[in-house]
Amino acid sequence: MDGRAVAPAAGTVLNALATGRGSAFAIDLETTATVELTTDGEVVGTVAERPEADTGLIERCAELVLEEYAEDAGLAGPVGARVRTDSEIPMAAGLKSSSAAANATALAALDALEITDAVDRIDACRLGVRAARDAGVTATGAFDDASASMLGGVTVTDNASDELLAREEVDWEALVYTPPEQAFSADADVAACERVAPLAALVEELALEGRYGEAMTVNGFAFCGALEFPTGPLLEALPDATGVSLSGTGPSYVAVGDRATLEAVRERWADRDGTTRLVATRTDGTRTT
Ligand SMILES: Nc1ncnc2c1ncn2[C@@H]1O[C@H](COP(=O)(O)OP(=O)(O)O)[C@@H](O)[C@H]1O
Ligand SMILES: O=C(O)C1=C[C@@H](OP(=O)(O)O)[C@@H](O)[C@H](O)C1
Repeated sequence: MDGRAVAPAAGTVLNALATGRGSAFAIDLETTATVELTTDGEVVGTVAERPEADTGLIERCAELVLEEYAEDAGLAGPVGARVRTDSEIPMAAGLKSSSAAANATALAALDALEITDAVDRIDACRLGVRAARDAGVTATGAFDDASASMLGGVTVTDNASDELLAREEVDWEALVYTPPEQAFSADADVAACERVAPLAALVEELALEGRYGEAMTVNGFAFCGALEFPTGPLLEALPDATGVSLSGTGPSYVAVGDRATLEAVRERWADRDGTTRLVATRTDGTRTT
């Protein structure tokens, strides 16, 4: 019994590290997970082409799915799994590779159990968030990023209660700049982020009014300040981009707007070390394949 699912990456509107409330939108870069059930009771993960990658998150995620649902699916005796991810999302770059890996694994495991339709996608998403907390790869649980990747569109969430406050389908183009470094969320300076809480509260207000572009830009300046990332990429996108921000805890930046504007920004960002990609936003989220 094999299962397979694909989950998209996401960009940030509001980083949740200041107040616990966050907002993100799905973009068209993907992680695929395959889950093969076994009878040895062991869960073993691998990440394609990244033998050094930490497999704790996807293993915990598959374990939680089996603990929660294997019996309901009619499986008795020890059940194990071989989990494999294959990803085009750079890891620890602020583009939510962890949320995509957890969502794809959760849905692939449910697919292997043949019970995808019996479980709400938002519950599968919460299970991935639990796995992320257990694996220690997150500061707040990152339900904002996970919900955007699971449901598609832009979501606003309370990560303290894993509650979805708003979801809307947006149809933007997004430009993503990823410098060559990595920044693991678990290592982010949460205390520094908490100092910009008044600005994060303003970003939340703007996002809940549907003013996502302005929300992103305020978020960008606030969190570049708190996390000491350069504001140059933000300024190079302004004033023409609809919104531009540091994505997550960095080091990537994401701008949204019309294609002509983003192509001009792309030329400016191309002078920097790293990669720039023009991608579509996604409204469909995680799906089995
Ligand atoms: N394709 C993947 N397969 C398995 N685990 C992954 C994958 N991508 C990310 N992860 C997990 O997520 C961690 C990175 O999470 P994080 O620092 O939050 O970065 P990001 O912003 O990309 O989500 C990795 O150390 C690993 O545990
Ligand atoms: O670990 C977390 O709780 C979070 C990490 C950040 O994202 P990245 O994982 O992309 O850095 C942030 O934007 C998000 O709101 C919450």
